[in-house]
Amino acid sequence: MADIQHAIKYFAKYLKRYWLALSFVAIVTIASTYFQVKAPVYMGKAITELSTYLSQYLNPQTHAIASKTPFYHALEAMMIFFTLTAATMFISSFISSRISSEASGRMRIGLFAKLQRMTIKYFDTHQDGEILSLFTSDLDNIFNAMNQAIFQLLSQFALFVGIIIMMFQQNVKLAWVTMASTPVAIIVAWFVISRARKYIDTQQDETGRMNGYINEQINGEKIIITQGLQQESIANFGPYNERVKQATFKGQMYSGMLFPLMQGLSLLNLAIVIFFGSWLIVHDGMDKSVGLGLIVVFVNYSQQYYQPITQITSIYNMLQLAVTGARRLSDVHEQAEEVNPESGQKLTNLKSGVTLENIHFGYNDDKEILHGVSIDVKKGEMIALVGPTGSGKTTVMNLLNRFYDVTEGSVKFDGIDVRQLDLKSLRDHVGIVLQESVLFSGTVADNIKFGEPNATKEEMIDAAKQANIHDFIMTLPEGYQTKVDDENSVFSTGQKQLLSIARTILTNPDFLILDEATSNVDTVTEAKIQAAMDNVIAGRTSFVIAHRLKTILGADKIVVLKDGRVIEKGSHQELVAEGGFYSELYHNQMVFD
Ligand SMILES: Nc1ncnc2c1ncn2[C@@H]1O[C@H](COP(=O)(O)OP(=O)(O)OP(=O)(O)O)[C@@H](O)[C@H]1O
Repeated sequence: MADIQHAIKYFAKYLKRYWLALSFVAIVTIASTYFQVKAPVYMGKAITELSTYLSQYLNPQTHAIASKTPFYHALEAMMIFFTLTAATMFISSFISSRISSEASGRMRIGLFAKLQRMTIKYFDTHQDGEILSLFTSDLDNIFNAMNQAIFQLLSQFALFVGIIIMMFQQNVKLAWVTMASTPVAIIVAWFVISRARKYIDTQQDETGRMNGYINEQINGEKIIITQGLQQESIANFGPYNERVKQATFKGQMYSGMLFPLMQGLSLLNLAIVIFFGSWLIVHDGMDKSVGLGLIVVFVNYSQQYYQPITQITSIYNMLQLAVTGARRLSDVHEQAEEVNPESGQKLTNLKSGVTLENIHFGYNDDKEILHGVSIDVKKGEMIALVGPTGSGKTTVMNLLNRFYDVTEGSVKFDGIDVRQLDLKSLRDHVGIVLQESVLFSGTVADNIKFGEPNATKEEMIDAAKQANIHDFIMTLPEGYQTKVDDENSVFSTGQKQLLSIARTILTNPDFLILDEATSNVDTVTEAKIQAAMDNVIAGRTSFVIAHRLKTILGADKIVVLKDGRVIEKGSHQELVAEGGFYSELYHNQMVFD
């Protein structure tokens, strides 16, 4: 029920601007239904007139007055009504397709824009595939429902009511006969559809599990190959595939049963209607011509009568998928957004520095990660943050750029709390080089100029040179115009980071955060990264998360973090002389290096 409320609110939000067009569709649909249910009346009339004409024509006494004109009139009216039915159906289907593609386009933009306003927490707690499926399966389901199901629901319901009214207008007894089998039809349709739905749900679940397995195996392909586990991987895939196959077969079997079953019931109904109609002519003293016409009318109605029942039950599934999709999308729209203070202070240039004052923070309420961390970064200084894995280094970085808000304490730029700073001006002055560098689809040049699209070619090349990646780019067949994306990259991990450093250099940030990624690269690239980092750091206030201690020997201050607490602070020499945790860490690393 809550799902339906969410879905209604969501649809109302996006469809209300089309109320005029939607009202027009409703009116045209009702008109179309009227033409559709009225046409058989003229068909019956044509038969009655034809029958009257034939009996007059074949009777010598009335032969002279026999006229085909009334028959032709009825035929004309029937053709007009059929044509009007087709024309109005086309108009309403055209307009509703237009509305649904416009509305789903707006929904797509709304969702994309919402994601851009979302907090990092949302992306940290949701998988890429899950987010992507909002755009693919959920929006597709909503579009299908708007395009077909909602229009169908309206037109089929109107048709159902229209046929019943017309049948009672034409002949009450035959109307009751035609409708007598309705409960059987509804029960049969409902039974078949609910069985089909059950297996279609199972099929979706099983497909989800199978995809999860495929995803995991593809991600772990290198390990599978190195361990020679390909056969085991195939063998384990078998049961997943088998379950999908079984559920697909059963789902398709039941949904495939619906139409033949309803067709059978409709034919049975037809036979009953014809039988009872002829009984009325013989036993109820009905005029033969009128009776024949009436039988034709009811043959038509009884054929049409089952159509809404079949259609409405079969689109139920489509509607349910759309309701679930709308609920999932409205959940996304209800998620918290990044809080940008109204008339927040603008950061112009960093004047004194950045401070972290007694920071407490946890990603969840039940677990605190940082317990009172204080760090002072003076303008122009390079501060290095070191510590064992899981000690909270990345977490500190997340707070510096206001990806998350602290629970207690404050992060200040020039003495101003980041929560009072205009977010854009904060981010404009902070440059980040992440451990994992991302390439966007486009050329190498597009990637370097990503944060500064108006930079000149010279500025771009200068940034690439400072980042030690220019020479490599020049070896590519199309140089800076080489096409890349994250999947199809000509760059190694280390080179990607160099490119990312070039991108940051070009934005010329006041304050730099570097999450060092030297752990997985060869020594030549490591040296290049080191030189590039030295270039980007020069003359800037910077904060480096270091994994390799030899990269931070020249830091103005090294802060050692352990279990979310600062345990040591000082220059390299001071810390080594202290003989504490850092000193031990340093000597251990030197042994391995
Ligand atoms: N998005 C998150 N949600 C919940 N907990 C998180 C999240 N990110 C990190 N943590 C937890 O916070 C703690 C500190 O993690 P953090 O990534 O800051 O450590 P780190 O010092 O950067 O580690 P590493 O050197 O391995 O990168 C860890 O216990 C981790 O499990």
